[in-house]
Amino acid sequence: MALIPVQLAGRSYEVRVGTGLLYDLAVEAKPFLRKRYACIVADANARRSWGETVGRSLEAAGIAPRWYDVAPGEASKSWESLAGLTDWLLKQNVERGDHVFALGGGVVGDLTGFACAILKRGCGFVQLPTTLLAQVDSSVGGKTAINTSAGKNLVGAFHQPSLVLADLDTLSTLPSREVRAGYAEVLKYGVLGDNDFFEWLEDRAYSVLALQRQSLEEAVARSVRAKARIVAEDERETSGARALLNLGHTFGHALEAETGFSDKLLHGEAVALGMVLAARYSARQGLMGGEDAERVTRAVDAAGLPAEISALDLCCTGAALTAHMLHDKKMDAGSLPFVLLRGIGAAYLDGEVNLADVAAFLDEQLQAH
Ligand SMILES: NC(=O)c1ccc[n+]([C@@H]2O[C@H](COP(=O)([O-])OP(=O)(O)OC[C@H]3O[C@@H](n4cnc5c(N)ncnc54)[C@H](O)[C@@H]3O)[C@@H](O)[C@H]2O)c1
Ligand SMILES: O=C(O)C(=O)C[C@@H](O)[C@H](O)[C@H](O)COP(=O)(O)O
Ligand SMILES: [Zn+2]
Repeated sequence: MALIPVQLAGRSYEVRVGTGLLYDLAVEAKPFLRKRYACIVADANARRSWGETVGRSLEAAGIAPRWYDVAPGEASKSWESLAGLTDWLLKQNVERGDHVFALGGGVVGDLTGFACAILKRGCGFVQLPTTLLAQVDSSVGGKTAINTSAGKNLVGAFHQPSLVLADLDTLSTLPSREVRAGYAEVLKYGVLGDNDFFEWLEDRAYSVLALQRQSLEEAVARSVRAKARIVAEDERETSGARALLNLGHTFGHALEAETGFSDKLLHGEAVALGMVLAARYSARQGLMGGEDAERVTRAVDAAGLPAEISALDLCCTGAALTAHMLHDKKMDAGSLPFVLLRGIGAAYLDGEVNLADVAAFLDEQLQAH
């Protein structure tokens, strides 16, 4: 098992990456189980596969699980779901010193984390991520949010979990499309700041995607270490360091908005395509060689992730996509900094990008191939 600390003044916590963690939940999370019952907010699919394991562990320790099911899918990151969940948590008499458990992917983690940030002005929560994406990214770092009609993650809070248990066993029931989507955020850590990790992934994409135990554990642990380091340096995204985790997301969130936050394009798929676009735009600006952009494209394509925007059959213009970007949380005094690349492993935040030029680039990409 890998034990990875997220070091934050007064609020440090541990991310445990390994197997059998849900089986031993009552032991692993003992300090956060102080009542005879525990509230578990669960993605309905995650509960179907892993609810019994969780329930048995708690019951054996004399703790009754109280379940709240969340409908699978991005639509659950909504005001309606937030209202339903907070009402339910209040009915369970959750106190500030209690911990709520979030079992599922990024949707349940983001929703539950936000509910816990505002419940009685803040109660504790523990992340039990059951998707690859949630294990390598969303369960760590304390960004919580819901979507609004204006766009992605626009209402939320920074609220750190007290513990993250990334049980690799849970990935055995995850559909392969979701494994690939999670892999996009793994690849992101290599592209943004770690050329060695990128090369390691070029060699091992197949075994990670096949969930081969050793490669999987190494990929998850290296990803979490990368994220923990950045979050410790810039928890609230104020210095520019954390903004690098947004690589591919300015394009990706616009694509998610354009496809209606639907199954047509999962978050990880949008990020994969967004990374390709960021790499190609960087090459077009002369920031890095075209061959590096090609390597990013090949790594995305080899993982079975979308690498061509033209293949999405979007009926929109580049300007329509850049219009979505005006809601990006990185907007600063009317301009939008972009995460661009000076090479693989060398991302930086560029405040000089011209949105009209990005729109023209996107028009080229929409028509290419
Ligand atoms: N807070 C952050 O830092 C952060 C980081 C990255 C992504 N996100 C957010 O995370 C969300 C995407 O998360 P996701 O990719 O985990 O999607 P998700 O939560 O929608 O889960 C993906 C699918 O897998 C199913 N599922 C979950 N666990 C399962 C299991 N073990 N077995 C079988 N099925 C299972 C779910 O029902 C769902 O259909 C997006 O909303 C994104 O914005 C947040
Ligand atoms: O943790 C971060 O910081 C990230 O940017 C991680 C991203 O993968 C994640 O999708 C995040 O929610 C996007 O951040 P946002 O601030 O653009 O909503
Ligand atoms: Zn993301």
